[in-house]
Amino acid sequence: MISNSSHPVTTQAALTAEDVNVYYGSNLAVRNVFLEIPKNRVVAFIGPSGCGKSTILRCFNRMNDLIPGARVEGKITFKGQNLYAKGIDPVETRRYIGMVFQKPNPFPKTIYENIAFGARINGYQGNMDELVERSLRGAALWDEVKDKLKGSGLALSGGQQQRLCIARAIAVEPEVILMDEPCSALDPISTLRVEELIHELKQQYTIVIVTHNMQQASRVSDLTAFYNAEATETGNKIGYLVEYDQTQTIFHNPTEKATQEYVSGRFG
Ligand SMILES: Nc1ncnc2c1ncn2[C@@H]1O[C@H](COP(=O)(O)OP(=O)(O)OP(=O)(O)O)[C@@H](O)[C@H]1O
Repeated sequence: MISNSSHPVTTQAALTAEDVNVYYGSNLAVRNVFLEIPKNRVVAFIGPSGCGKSTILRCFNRMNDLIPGARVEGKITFKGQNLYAKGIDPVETRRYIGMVFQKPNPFPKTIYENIAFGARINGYQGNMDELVERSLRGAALWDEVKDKLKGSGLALSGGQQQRLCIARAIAVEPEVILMDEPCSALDPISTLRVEELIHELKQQYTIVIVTHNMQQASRVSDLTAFYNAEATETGNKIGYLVEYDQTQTIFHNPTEKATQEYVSGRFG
C-alpha cells in the first residue's frame, strides 16, 4: 500500500522503501521515507532542489554505495527481497534495476558496442545483432542509426545519445529503470520523444523518474511523490516525503498545502 495516500494501489510492488534515512557522512539528507513503487507503473519524484529525490532514487539500485560516506538506513526491497541484505551483490542488483542519468553518457565506443558491451559482460549467449536491433528499436532509435551502427555513440545528437543510453539500459533486460532527470539536457522535441518512449516502456518495465518539469511529471507518470526539505537548527536541510498519490490527485487535489503550492508554482 502507498504510504501517505488515501488511494492504495493494489498492484504488485516492484520496489518498497520502509523508513529509509540516508546520510552523507554525519549529515542526514533524507528522513523516514515510506514508499511503494508498483510494477509496470511510472512514478515521478518531484520537489525543490536538495530535497533528496536523487538520493532516494539511488537507494533503489545501490548507487549510493559508490558515494564515499553515504549510508542508507531502513529497508529497501525489490520484489520482496531486501536489497541491502548480506550477500546481495550491488552490481547484480543494477542489472535488474538499471539507471539513466541526467547527462547522456554513452561509452566512447560504436553505437553497436554501446549495446553489446554490457550484454557481453553479463555473459549474454544469444544473437548479439538481434539484441542490438531489439534494444535500439525498444528505445525508438533503430531507424535513425541502423545504417551507422559502427559509428561512434558520441557522434549522435544529445537526444539520440539519451535514447542510446536507454537502449543500453534495456539491453540487459532489467525489470526497473531509474531515470534521474533524463530530459534536462535535451531540447523540447527530444524530450517529447523520450516521454513517448517512457509511455511505451512501461508495458514492460517499472520506471521511476526524477523531474523538475511539472508538465513532464503530469504527462508521463501514474503516481507522483512530492518531496520537500526542512531546515535544521544547524542550517542543514533534511528532505522528506510530503505526499505520494496518483498523479492526477497530486496535481489537482493534493492533501497537503505544500504540495498544492509547489505544483502550482508558488515555491521551489
Ligand atoms: N555526493 C554527495 N555528497 C554529500 N552530500 C550530498 C551528495 N549528494 C547529495 N547530497 C546532499 O543530499 C541532499 C539531497 O540531495 P539530492 O541531490 O538527493 O537532492 P535532489 O532533490 O535530487 O536535488 P536536485 O533537484 O537539485 O537534483 C542535499 O543536501 C545534497 O547536498
